[in-house]
Amino acid sequence: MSGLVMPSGWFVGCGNMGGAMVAGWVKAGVDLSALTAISPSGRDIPGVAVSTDLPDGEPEWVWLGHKPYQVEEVAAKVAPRIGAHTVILSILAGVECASLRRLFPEARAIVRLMPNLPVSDGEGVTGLYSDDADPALRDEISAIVGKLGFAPWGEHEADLTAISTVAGSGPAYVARFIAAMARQAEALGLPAEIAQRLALETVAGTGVMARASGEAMGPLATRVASPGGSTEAGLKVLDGDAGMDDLVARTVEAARRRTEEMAAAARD
Ligand SMILES: NC(=O)C1=CN([C@@H]2O[C@H](COP(=O)(O)OP(=O)(O)OC[C@H]3O[C@@H](n4cnc5c(N)ncnc54)[C@H](O)[C@@H]3O)[C@@H](O)[C@H]2O)C=CC1
Ligand SMILES: O=C(O)[C@@H]1CCC=N1
Repeated sequence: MSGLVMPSGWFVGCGNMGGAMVAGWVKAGVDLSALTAISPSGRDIPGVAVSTDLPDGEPEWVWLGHKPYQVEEVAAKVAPRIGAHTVILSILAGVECASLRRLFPEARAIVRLMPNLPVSDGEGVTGLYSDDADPALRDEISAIVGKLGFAPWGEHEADLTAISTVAGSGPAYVARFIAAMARQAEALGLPAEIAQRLALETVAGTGVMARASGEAMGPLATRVASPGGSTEAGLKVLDGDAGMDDLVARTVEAARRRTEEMAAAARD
């Protein structure tokens, strides 16, 4: 055990993302004995008690991990059960503090989190933001969420959109990049299994190396690309018109627009 104890409460909607957070806490040795996952299916979630209904008693922390469009329906059930000591911690993409405050007027504080899936292995990124959490509560949340990886507090709520569209969505983008690399390795004649493994290990190894050294990405790429060599020829394509920067900019902008639409839907 890490000695860290999760405050008593509920994780309402504990699917892909909530389940990944629970898995990360279990691996980190956080005591989850006071947490209950509320799941309509009642399906087992390793490491945490599961209930199909809200348990008795007033929760200290309520995590919202269902889909953003379900927030009104969930709030109608949850809000009457919380008290002035209850903290709402929402991972719902786009749904703003003001919308959550409207739905949970009694809550002690409203905290937004934007995690990503590698939290399941303590290797995640979780953006944090609150208008009204006091310093002691922020420290408590940082300690618990910090067990899942890098967990910076945003200064402005808009920072969460940046974190969501880059880091929250990021594992999906990186998965596409790895798959594309693997397809090309296969096209050049390698067996599929080897092609997939080498693409994955290349991305994972580059991340591990860069994190350990702290080296910036420009110099790192330069160390790979011998002048006049094959990598340089490849980088000219990635760095050219409609190359990597343009593709990533259009990808992130599409995610940002959709986040804004989800925010607007929850404001109504
Ligand atoms: N999947 C990801 O990588 C990320 C997801 N998020 C956010 O996490 C939230 C959940 O996304 P996922 O886990 O991917 O979806 P999911 O569909 O895997 O999980 C949602 C869970 O909510 C449960 N649920 C549905 N209706 C419910 C209700 N009325 N009461 C209680 N539980 C209910 C479902 O049974 C399911 O287990 C979303 O709001 C999303 O914006 C945020 C960052 C990353
Ligand atoms: O796709 C979504 O809406 C959420 C936000 C970041 C990752 N998944």
